[in-house]
Amino acid sequence: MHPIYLHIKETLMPYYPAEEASAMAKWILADVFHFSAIELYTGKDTQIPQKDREKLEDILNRLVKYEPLQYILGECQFGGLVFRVAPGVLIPRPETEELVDWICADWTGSKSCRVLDIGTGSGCIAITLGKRLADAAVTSWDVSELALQIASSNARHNGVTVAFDRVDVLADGIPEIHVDVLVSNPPYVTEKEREGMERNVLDWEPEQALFVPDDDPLLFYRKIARQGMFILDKGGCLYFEINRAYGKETFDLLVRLGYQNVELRKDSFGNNRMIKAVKP
Ligand SMILES: C[S@@+](CC[C@H](N)C(=O)[O-])C[C@H]1O[C@@H](n2cnc3c(N)ncnc32)[C@H](O)[C@@H]1O
Repeated sequence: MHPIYLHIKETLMPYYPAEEASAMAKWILADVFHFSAIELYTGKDTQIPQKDREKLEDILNRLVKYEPLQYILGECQFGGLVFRVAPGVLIPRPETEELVDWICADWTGSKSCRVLDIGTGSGCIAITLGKRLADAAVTSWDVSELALQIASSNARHNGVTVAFDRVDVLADGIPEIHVDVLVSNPPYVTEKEREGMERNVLDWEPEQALFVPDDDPLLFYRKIARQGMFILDKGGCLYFEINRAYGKETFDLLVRLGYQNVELRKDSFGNNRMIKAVKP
């Protein structure tokens, strides 16, 4: 292996599991310094210019403080698109791509599709749906002004039109809107789940995007699903990413509120991760 790969991996090993340190080393060399696979694996002792060395040391200094690599690089991939991310906005997760795939499988080919994404963050769900569903009219809400700014810039960079609005979904009097698809990946981590979380999430990602009180883990689901009964047209669908520990509770909630054909799905890691329900 290339000596710089080994240097990165060794620097990160005291802070991250070996597999993650190795993945980050490859990611940095490929994305930042444009190493080809051959350069990486043959270990040809090519020097990198001094300014690149300084850049690499800066990246490593930030990584050992557990800053996520996506924040350091300022971007990440989601659904085949590139999204700008920064502290204050959640880094899109691969599980969420699976939720988007589900929606696309259901709605591709439908004549027109009005979509509302609640808690848009980087805009990853809304923008990917806007890109993949021809003629979709997409609206996105978030309570965070910073998230909305970043999501708007992501929509522009990806050439997708999305109507963004600052809305607190927990407050009374949300704007009137009617859609076919209501999607949300709301905050769902309980306070008691903090203990098992990595420092790069806890120290860097926005609390407002992550946490709900221990005594009300379904706070956002209840509120959004209730509003969904007014927002969704007959036959419209509600899609949620969920906390894997509350699959049954979320399922029961949606049935109780009067939704039909409620379907819980696992993600590719085998965890209950998403749910769909139809407005009767
Ligand atoms: C788990 S993040 C999801 C972000 C993005 N949709 C994704 O999947 O990566 C939850 C988002 O909900 C937003 N949020 C939190 N409380 C909210 C509220 N009361 N009203 C609207 N959005 C809220 C946060 O700012 C955050 O962007």
